[in-house]
Amino acid sequence: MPDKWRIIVGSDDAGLEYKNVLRADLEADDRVESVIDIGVGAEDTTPYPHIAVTAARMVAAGEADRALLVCGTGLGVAISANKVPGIRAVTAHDSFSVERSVLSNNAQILCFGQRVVGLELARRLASEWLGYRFDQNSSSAAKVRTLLDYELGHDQADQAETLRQGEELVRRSLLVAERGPGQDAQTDTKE
Ligand SMILES: O=C[C@H](O)[C@H](O)COP(=O)(O)O
Repeated sequence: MPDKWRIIVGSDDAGLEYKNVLRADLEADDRVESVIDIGVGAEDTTPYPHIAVTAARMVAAGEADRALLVCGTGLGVAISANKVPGIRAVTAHDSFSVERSVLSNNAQILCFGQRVVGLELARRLASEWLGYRFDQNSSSAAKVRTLLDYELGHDQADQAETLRQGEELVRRSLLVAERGPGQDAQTDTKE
């Protein structure tokens, strides 16, 4: 767990103003080690998925601890960032959701909508966000691990085993139907 945060900021043109203000706030914050601005800059109309996926890949690769992304609604950047394996990105415009995004969900990426939330509230939420750290010993940790299991496809192995057991039951029931009750279907495999 880092003492100080390494943070990426990014936005599309619809979030540029907030991104620049938030970047300056983060750079001035003692809890922040470094801020990387991945754009957009002025006159840049790069679509939000490129910015969000770039940021998410950098976080997933360990090049930063967190990312703060801004678009018009905060939705597009979150949807995009969540395409990157291992990333949990949320849109949150209230204090409790920002807190729980870290303490419940261990989300590494927070997204704001410049057309949705006031600038001063966004600044306050970003500051609060820096104060939260996920507790791996909390009751929420197992739920986040379950989320990761789904992402890794572990549930597919469970489904395969369930299907195998179901097929075995059907096979036995067919043998019982064929031979009549009282016959041990297991003996069929030994014959
Ligand atoms: O989620 C998308 C963002 O709000 C983006 O900034 C604006 O996208 P749009 O131009 O497709 O509405």
